[in-house]
Amino acid sequence: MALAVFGGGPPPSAATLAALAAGGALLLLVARALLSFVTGVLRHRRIPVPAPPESSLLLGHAGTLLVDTSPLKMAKWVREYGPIIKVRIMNDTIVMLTDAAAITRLNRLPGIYKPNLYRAFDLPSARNPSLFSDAGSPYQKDAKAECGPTSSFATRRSAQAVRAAIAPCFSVSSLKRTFPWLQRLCQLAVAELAAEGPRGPVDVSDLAARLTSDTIGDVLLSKDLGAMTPQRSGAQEGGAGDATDYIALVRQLLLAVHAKMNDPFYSLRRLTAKGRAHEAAFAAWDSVMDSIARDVLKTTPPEYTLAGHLLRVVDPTTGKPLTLDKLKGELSNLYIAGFETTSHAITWTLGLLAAHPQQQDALAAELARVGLAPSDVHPEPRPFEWGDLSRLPLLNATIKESLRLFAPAAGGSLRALPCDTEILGYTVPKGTMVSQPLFSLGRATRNYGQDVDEFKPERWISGGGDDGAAADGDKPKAELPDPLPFSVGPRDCVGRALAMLELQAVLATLVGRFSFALPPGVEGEGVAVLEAMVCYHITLHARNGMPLLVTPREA
Ligand code: HEM
Repeated sequence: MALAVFGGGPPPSAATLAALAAGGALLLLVARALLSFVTGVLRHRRIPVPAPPESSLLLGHAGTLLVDTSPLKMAKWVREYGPIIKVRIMNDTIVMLTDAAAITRLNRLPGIYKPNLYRAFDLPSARNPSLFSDAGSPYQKDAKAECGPTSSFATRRSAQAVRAAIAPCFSVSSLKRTFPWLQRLCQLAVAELAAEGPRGPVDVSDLAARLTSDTIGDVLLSKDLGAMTPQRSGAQEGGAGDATDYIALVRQLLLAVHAKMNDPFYSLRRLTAKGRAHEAAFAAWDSVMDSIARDVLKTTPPEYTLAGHLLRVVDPTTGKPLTLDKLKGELSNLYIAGFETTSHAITWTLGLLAAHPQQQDALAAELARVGLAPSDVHPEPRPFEWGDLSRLPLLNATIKESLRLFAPAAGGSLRALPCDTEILGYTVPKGTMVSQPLFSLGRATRNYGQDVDEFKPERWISGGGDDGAAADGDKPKAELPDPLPFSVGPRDCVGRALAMLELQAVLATLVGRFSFALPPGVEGEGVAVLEAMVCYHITLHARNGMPLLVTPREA
């Protein structure tokens, strides 16, 4: 054979043959990459949806989208090009949808599924997808009927089993069980801020992260992770570890997940120092979760906790309890999803109130009326009670407005289409990824009017009756679409009720006791001050924390 190829000369050495084989394989790889790039670009061109200009032929829109301020850029595109646009990252097209009604319809479509990109969240050792990354949809059978039989509908029912199992943890009765713990954490936060005294700015993002981490510690494991009381941390009690370390590790991890999900050269970058740091973040978190999962299997947390519910799940694909790897993946996602976004929501809201003293005064007045802020009648504010949840319309409007302006899950949901689908008058082909960037949705003038970039909680409070004009906005309240910070549909945020409870309790307690102000030297005013801090790595956070001046309120 070798003679036939090389003519009459001596047979080639093994090294030459190996080099030829390697060269051939490389050529094949390059040809495949080129082919998938060309088909990707052609597919992109055929999708009949408006597109902003690409920054390069090779990368498409990647150059613009992969920077950590991308939500701001995306919001501008949405204003310019409308509620449905397409972008390209090399050979992948993503359709961006920011119309709340269209998103609501789409996320409930039979067979709509989560694309593979979510697997970037999975731990290296947790080989099975978790609730967060599993493509499964409860409507898969219907989708087969609608789109015709297709092999792409792997029936992944374990996500549904996990979701159904943990959902009761967010019911009213379960939240009432957690509530005294949350009240205690709020009081610890008050004591901590009061003890700070007039020593200059306090980073409220750090406080918010520790408080929400200790809340999910209770809901997940019934453990005090000790971030609000480091001297009694779980690590010292032989418990789940030190939550302040977890918070730092999760920050590194989300940077890595962001890169894995968005950077087309992630695999190559593993060879660089930055890439190695990302891989190290995955490995470090994996090892933390491994010991927590083993601890859960050994000690069996109470039935009412998320971990307790997970232990009782029977995986429908195996008929057995979740494996250690799967348990690890679920615990990891529930911990991260359970504290990260909520802590950013608290932080952005305090920042917005600091940048808007008038709105902060109005909120403090509402809190004072019910005894949650000092007044002549109640010089010493009382703790936040369960009954307050329905008593504070301005607080609820403030939270809604903050989640609209600074959606913590700024990139929103990603879904893939099971069939060719009509969206806002365009036929988008089967398999296309549809992203729902929630930051852009909240900032679209089409949705919220010309004052969209202003912080106006009162826009959510009608002038008279529910269909009346928004108190001070340029669009009637009845026309304002829901900002969807928790997404929508069967794979929306399962922990929404817990997040809302934390936001209400923490913000009412802190704003009732303290006034918050921007520190001297901060330039600009209003929402723009906070936009300058935007940093997006999977979640939207303030780049260098949120240092605010904190002063105790007086009657
Ligand atoms: C302000 C706080 C929060 C925000 C803005 C938020 C937002 C979201 C969004 C937008 C999604 C959908 C993601 C997607 O479709 O790709 C989601 C999913 C999820 N969230 Fe939250 N979340 C918050 C708090 C929480 C809390 C407290 C938990 C409690 C554990 C939680 C657990 C989850 C889980 C497990 C999922 C995946 C659900 C599934 O795939 O079926 N989240 N969240």
